[in-house]
Amino acid sequence: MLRVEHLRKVYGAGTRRSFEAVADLSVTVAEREFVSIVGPSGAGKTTLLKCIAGLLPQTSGTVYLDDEEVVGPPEKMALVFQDYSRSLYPWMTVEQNVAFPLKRRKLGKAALRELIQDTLRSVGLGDAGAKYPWQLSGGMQQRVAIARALAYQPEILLMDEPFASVDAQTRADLEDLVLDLRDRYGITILFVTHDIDEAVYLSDRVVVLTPSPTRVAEIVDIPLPRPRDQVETKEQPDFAHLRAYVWRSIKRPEQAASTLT
Ligand SMILES: Nc1ncnc2c1ncn2[C@@H]1O[C@H](COP(=O)(O)OP(=O)(O)OP(=O)(O)O)[C@@H](O)[C@H]1O
Repeated sequence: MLRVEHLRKVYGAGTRRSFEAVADLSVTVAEREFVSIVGPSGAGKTTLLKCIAGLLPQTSGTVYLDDEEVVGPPEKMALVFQDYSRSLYPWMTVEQNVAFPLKRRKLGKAALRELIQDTLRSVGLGDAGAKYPWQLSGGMQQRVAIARALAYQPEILLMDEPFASVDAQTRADLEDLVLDLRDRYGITILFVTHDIDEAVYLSDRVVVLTPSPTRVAEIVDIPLPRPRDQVETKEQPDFAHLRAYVWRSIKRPEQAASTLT
């Protein structure tokens, strides 16, 4: 379980140019839960995710992963960012990219090969291991980034706008891929997105953030049945209702509360 308690982040704290990005934010994510974070542009979503990932020191507050305080990038956590072109190493093949974070794991050669092959197959790239990232489409490169995170066998996956740079069809395919992988590997996912439809479609709960300095405006339960389907789920009146509710909660938080029945 992930617990964020009273997290506050001030950039340049103690200087004249200090800027409070995260005010006082607490949230928990249960094991195997899919939680999305949405909020106005510039609210502080990426800042929050980086603090949770142990990549950026918070000013105050604490992050716990399975009751252990996060003070640097935890072993049990993997990350996928929006910019796959910068997160993959162009001089390495797909296989080498996926293998890179596993170096410290000290797996035998055969076990490593098998893990890489299995993971690439699970994202539909079983034949692409010898290719270089620049020989692949954007959607395929993002699949490699997902495979690399999965091969690491994380308990929790943090994803920051992972599908923002791909076309709509590829995005839908990748959303379904992530849902499928979550079920198969039993991973907990914390997912930052600008896209309200995406947040509602994927999540068990959606955390709506206020404008900067951010805090939690509201947490919305998404009780839509699973497995979800891009057409059937989005056709349901409950889906439309929830997406409108989350939209209002971001734009006009004071009006949202009166519309959820
Ligand atoms: N290194 C930094 N130094 C100072 N201020 C920063 C720094 N990084 C981000 N900020 C500021 O903190 C605020 C939150 O930024 P952040 O990128 O976390 O927001 P976001 O919600 O992820 O944005 P977006 O919706 O545009 O992706 C913004 O006002 C931003 O300008």
